Amino acid sequence: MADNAIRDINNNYKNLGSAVCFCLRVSGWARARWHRWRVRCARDCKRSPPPEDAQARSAITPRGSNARTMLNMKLKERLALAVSAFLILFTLMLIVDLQMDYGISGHRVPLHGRVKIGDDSDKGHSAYIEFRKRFLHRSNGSNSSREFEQSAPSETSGLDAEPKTPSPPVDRFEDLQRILLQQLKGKSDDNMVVIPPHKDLNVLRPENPTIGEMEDLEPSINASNLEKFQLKIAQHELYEDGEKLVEDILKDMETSPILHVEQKEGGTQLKLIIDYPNGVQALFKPMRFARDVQTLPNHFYFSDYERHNAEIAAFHLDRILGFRRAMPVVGRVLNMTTEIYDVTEGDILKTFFVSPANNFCFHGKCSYYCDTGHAICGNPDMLEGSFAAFLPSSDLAERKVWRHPWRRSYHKRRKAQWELQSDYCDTVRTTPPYDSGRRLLDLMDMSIFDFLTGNMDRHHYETFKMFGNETFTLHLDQGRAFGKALHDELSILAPLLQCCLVRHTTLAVLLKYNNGVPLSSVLRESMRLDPVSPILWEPHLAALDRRLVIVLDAIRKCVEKAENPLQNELNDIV
Ligand SMILES: Nc1ncnc2c1ncn2[C@@H]1O[C@H](COP(=O)(O)OP(=O)(O)OP(=O)(O)O)[C@@H](O)[C@H]1O
Ligand SMILES: [Mn+2]
Repeated sequence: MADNAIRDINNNYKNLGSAVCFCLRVSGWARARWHRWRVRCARDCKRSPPPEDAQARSAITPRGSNARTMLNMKLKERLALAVSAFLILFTLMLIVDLQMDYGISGHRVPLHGRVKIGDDSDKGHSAYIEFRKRFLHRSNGSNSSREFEQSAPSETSGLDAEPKTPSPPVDRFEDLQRILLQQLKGKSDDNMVVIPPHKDLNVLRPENPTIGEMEDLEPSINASNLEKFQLKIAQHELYEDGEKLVEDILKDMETSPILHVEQKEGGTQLKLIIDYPNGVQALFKPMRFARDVQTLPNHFYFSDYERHNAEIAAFHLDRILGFRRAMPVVGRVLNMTTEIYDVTEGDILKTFFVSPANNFCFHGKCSYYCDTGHAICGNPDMLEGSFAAFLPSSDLAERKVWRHPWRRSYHKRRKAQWELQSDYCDTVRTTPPYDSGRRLLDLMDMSIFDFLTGNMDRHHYETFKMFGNETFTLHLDQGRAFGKALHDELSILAPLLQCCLVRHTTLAVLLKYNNGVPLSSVLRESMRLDPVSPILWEPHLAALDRRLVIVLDAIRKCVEKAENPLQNELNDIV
């Protein structure tokens, strides 16, 4: 997916490349003209015949000769030279601009400014700015993550962190609970922030056909569990609450023999397609390092490694939040010799080697981290990874890829539009398919989901074409989630904070975990039976409970703003 992002960046450079080529061609043309002129001039130039000792003198006084040459040039040639010089200079300025963001080609962005969402001059219109200020102000004092930060070593600290029973919630968000209660009684229907169930297509589901029904297909007698699962994928969710096939698929991917392995084309980091008997397939992401290794401090979201355990944890989280928009994922340990090397072929085989520590390694071929220095190594030849159940093939159910409106810039110095424009949501919510139906609410869910997991890598999202626009957004690719347990990346919540919109049902689930059995405990329990459990480093689980409160706080802020816009405008100004 990041491929597209990187392709966008590459395109910028390609455009620049063509500009440079154009300049070079123009200056090449001017040079050719210049050369032809010199030849002609040497032959029959009447206006200023060269003196006999011209050659000798030109070596001694090049400046004088140049000046004379310039005088001798026709107006057309001089013009051509000037134009090519200008084009070269302009190209150089463009290069500097792209590299340094001096602002010639677009917005002027401070070179080393702090990341700021929305313009400050737009006071009173952006819940985001205000919330962020408040949040930062408070976190200076007693943010629980700070204590962790001090007590936890920066990179690795083993998996010895004990599960902690979180203290009962300080804030039960009774104001938000009241809104939900009112809506269940048919009141508070016109709430600007919380969308009641009877206005939510994900709840109403006037139609909810499955892929099997749309394609008029029934699973055959000896169909695999995955095939049955795929035919049951519906317009509004991947699988029903309590669907037994999910457990069956997880078991199959964990225990079935691996028949064949090949590297998946596309994508930035190495992934393998695993073939099991009966046509079942899975997408494999390898383990690169221990659970408690955090995103390197100097790595951007787009150069972070993918984490196999993030894929597993995100599937469980998506399920317990009631979204059911992520394919089932399970962990498994492979024997690299018999379950990868022996059952693959092609170029990937040439990338296998034995490391100095006598571990079996390979790096495959891809655009990021596929070299000896970033190889994937077994221990000594056992390799852990995540196995995601394969989506239906495009023959059965084609997918549409959408550019995420709140996509990041994927550039180390540039900002995206949503980071510069505080009323960005007004633009999005008036643009199809975000102007009606469920889509914008789905992006709000995704923003909450990604904020909880710390996933900043949401550049595109996908839907099933056959269901049109009124269908759920798939939660695909969580490889870059769970990278920083001690940091809460508020900008991931920008969609929610800029639109101030949330489903009643989503808010209800968040409140349930805030006021009842904590999210961390439910997730830990859900992941307990995975073959490579424990899946998450404890501080990541603690982060979920902490971030949940931040989301609820953000929703509260939105409600307050919507209920009392005038008062809030005054507060902003004071
Ligand atoms: N479970 C799956 N089954 C089939 N195809 C999948 C599955 N998950 C993802 N894909 C497809 O594979 C592509 C790459 O997957 P994914 O985004 O997880 O890998 P990635 O290496 O993180 O990609 P990128 O680096 O481009 O973000 C996706 O665009 C998606 O279309
Ligand atoms: Mn990715």
